Amino acid sequence: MFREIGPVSAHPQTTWLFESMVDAALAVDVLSGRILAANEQARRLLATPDRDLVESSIIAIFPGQAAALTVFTEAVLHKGSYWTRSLTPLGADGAQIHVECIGSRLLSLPDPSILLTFYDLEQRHRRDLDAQADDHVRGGIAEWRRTERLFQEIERSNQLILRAAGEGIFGVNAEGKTTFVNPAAEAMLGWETGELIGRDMHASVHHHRPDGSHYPHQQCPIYAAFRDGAVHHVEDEMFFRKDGTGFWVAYTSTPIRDRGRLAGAVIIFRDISQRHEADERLRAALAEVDRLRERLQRENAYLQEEMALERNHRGVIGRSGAIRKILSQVELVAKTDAAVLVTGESGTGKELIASAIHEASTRNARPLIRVNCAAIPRELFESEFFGHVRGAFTGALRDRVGRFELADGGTLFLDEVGEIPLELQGKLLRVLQEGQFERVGEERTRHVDVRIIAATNKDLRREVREGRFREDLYFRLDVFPIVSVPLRERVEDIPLLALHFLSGAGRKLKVEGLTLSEGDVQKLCAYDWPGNVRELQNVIERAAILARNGRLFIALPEGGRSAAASPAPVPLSGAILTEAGRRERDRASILAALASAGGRVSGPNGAAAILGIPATTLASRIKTLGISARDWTAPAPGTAAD
Ligand SMILES: Nc1ncnc2c1ncn2[C@@H]1O[C@H](COP(=O)(O)OP(=O)(O)OP(=O)(O)O)[C@@H](O)[C@H]1O
Repeated sequence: MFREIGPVSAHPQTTWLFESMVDAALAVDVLSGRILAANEQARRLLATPDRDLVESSIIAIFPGQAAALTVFTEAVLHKGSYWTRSLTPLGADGAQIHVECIGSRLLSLPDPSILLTFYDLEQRHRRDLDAQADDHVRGGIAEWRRTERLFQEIERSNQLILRAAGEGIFGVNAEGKTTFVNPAAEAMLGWETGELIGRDMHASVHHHRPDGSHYPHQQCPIYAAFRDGAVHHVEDEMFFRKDGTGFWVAYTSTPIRDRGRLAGAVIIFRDISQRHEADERLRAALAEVDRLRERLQRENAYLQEEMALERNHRGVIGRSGAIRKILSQVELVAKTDAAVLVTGESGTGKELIASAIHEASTRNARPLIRVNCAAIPRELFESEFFGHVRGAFTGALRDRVGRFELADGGTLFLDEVGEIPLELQGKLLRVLQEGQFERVGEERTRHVDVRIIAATNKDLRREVREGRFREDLYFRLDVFPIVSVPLRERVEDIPLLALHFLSGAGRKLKVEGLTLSEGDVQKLCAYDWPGNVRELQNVIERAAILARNGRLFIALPEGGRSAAASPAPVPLSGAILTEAGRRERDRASILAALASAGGRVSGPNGAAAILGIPATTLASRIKTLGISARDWTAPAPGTAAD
């Protein structure tokens, strides 16, 4: 088959038909393999400048495919027509062409011959794609137009509402593109309607979350409305204006259906920035209230604790080392009947200590009688202490019971004991030694069982040395000495004392809810207090009187503590001290301690104990600072600073 062939002419009647075929076609003589005719399409598809199709061999078009071509031709002759995609002719550009090759037997010719038609598969594929694209474009535009019409209808029929609504309203189609925007939305978003129409709504106004993280549109509840068909209501998200600033919104995204198909959504939103801010403020206020409540609870617990402490300490407030020491001394001595001598500056709590001892003693069911020795006229001392009978002296119109008798079974507190006239001190000594006395103007000796607590702000040793106080009486009284510590040496007690005085002031003034702020406490602690606790009490009482809405008005006396309040000021404020200043302060403090301890350095009531340092340390400081006994006072024999 396909032997060499000579030239033939095309059949003249079929030429026009053959030429006007859409696909490339060749007429081939099967026996010679000669191409008898080729139409215009075939020439375009297969001819090359140096290859004339007609009269050339078909094998030249299918190089290397002779066997396949023979099989195919046999099939065409046998079946009348046949097709294959396995033959790939050589195209005009020299490349193999993917074609569908259809063969049909040509009965009109004398020799067995076939018509080969080639469908260019690649071209067909391109046409398919174009056709699909055309369909898509035609359908898409129609779809878009319908959706557009739908949203235009919504916009038109609701024009009045859209214009009047305070809420922002806009529509999006199923691709998330904005379809209409009402004036309120324009105003809130800062975008013109024209700028938004057709733009991706999410990317324009909803691109970030309030925390600044990117908001992918797959997660956007607005778009979810036309994906799941549900109404989405969101309370606390942000929309962004054209200038990039964000504002809090609450919005509802409602899906729009067109003939059952989800066509988009209408979004109605409100600017809730103000509400959000108010909520935030409320939240912050509530958190503050919680914080304050917790603090109050803590303070209350603290106050309860302090009040318990106060009860245990029988009215002596404080947790400083000095107060703790005093309280342990009180507990210790209260169990005995020993005479106690309380020394210390005025207003440092000497009477309080006396009353604490009495309260803690077994005598507490009997009275604590106080005698202020400084307030009794000299001539009335005896009568005041021991009583008198009617007519004992001018003006003694009836019998009078003396303080010793009143205190029988209880405690007699001799305040300002250093003021007792020398001539009476012997009689006092007698009653202390023997428990016996006589009323003025009476012979009868009376017996009493009285515990004596004396107090003084004088240096009794000096009084003794200078002959103003009997030494034997002094030793009688000073069985158990307690030193009351000035306020300046126990700054840490100031907050508790202030609270204590404040609650007292509140009760007195019948005012409730007076509170001490942290700032008040800091102010009070920073002040350079003198020794007298009454000054603190006065400041607090004044502050309570001037208080407004429970807030105190703390007015501290100007110029710090008065120089008269203490012989040896010890600065406690946090001021910067020079080295010289520090030495001066140390010196003053040691002198004060020595004065208060009557020159004793060591021992429980010695200056070292008052200062809270070892006696050896104090001794070495005294030496370094060149302090001599003369600097604070002339020392009593045997008790001088060592
Ligand atoms: N540790 C304390 N706790 C509670 N209140 C105190 C304390 N120290 C002093 N005060 C108060 O200070 C005021 C003076 O105290 P007190 O009268 O006891 O001092 P004093 O040394 O006896 O004074 P004076 O030498 O003037 O007689 C009182 O109101 C007292 O309650």
